[in-house]
Amino acid sequence: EEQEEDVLRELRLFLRNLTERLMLDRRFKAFVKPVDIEEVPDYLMVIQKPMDLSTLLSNIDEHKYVTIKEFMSDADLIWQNALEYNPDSDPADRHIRHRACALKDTMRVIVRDELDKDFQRVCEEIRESR
Ligand SMILES: COC(=O)[C@H](Cc1ccco1)c1ccncc1
Repeated sequence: EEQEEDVLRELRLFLRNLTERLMLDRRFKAFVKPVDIEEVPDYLMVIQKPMDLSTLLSNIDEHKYVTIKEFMSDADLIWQNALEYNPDSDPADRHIRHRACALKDTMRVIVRDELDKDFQRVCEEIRESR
């Protein structure tokens, strides 16, 4: 019904604002666009579900997410993939893993501090009703 669409519009506004703030953070530059398969030809042999901040933004606009949990499942792929594909002790791998951990923590803190718990529950009810 219309009231449900009002709720989902507000969720999309929150998710776009969160995603855009992450895209503007210099630490997360490597996470803004998909990993370039021409640059990294073995990437898809290691990573089954690539994800990046631009793809998240497109998914939001395509109404893919009805709850914060669904959004976070995709968003978590970004840092999980980075930890998985870059496991070595060399400085470049350690650097991207540090940024991946910063991305994980930053997302969770923003959601904890800025997304109302009752609003999250309303979104879950909408998902369960569909
Ligand atoms: C999320 O980005 C990545 O996983 C790539 C993988 C990669 C390896 C070589 C080129 O790109 C990355 C980018 C920047 N610094 C480290 C690794």
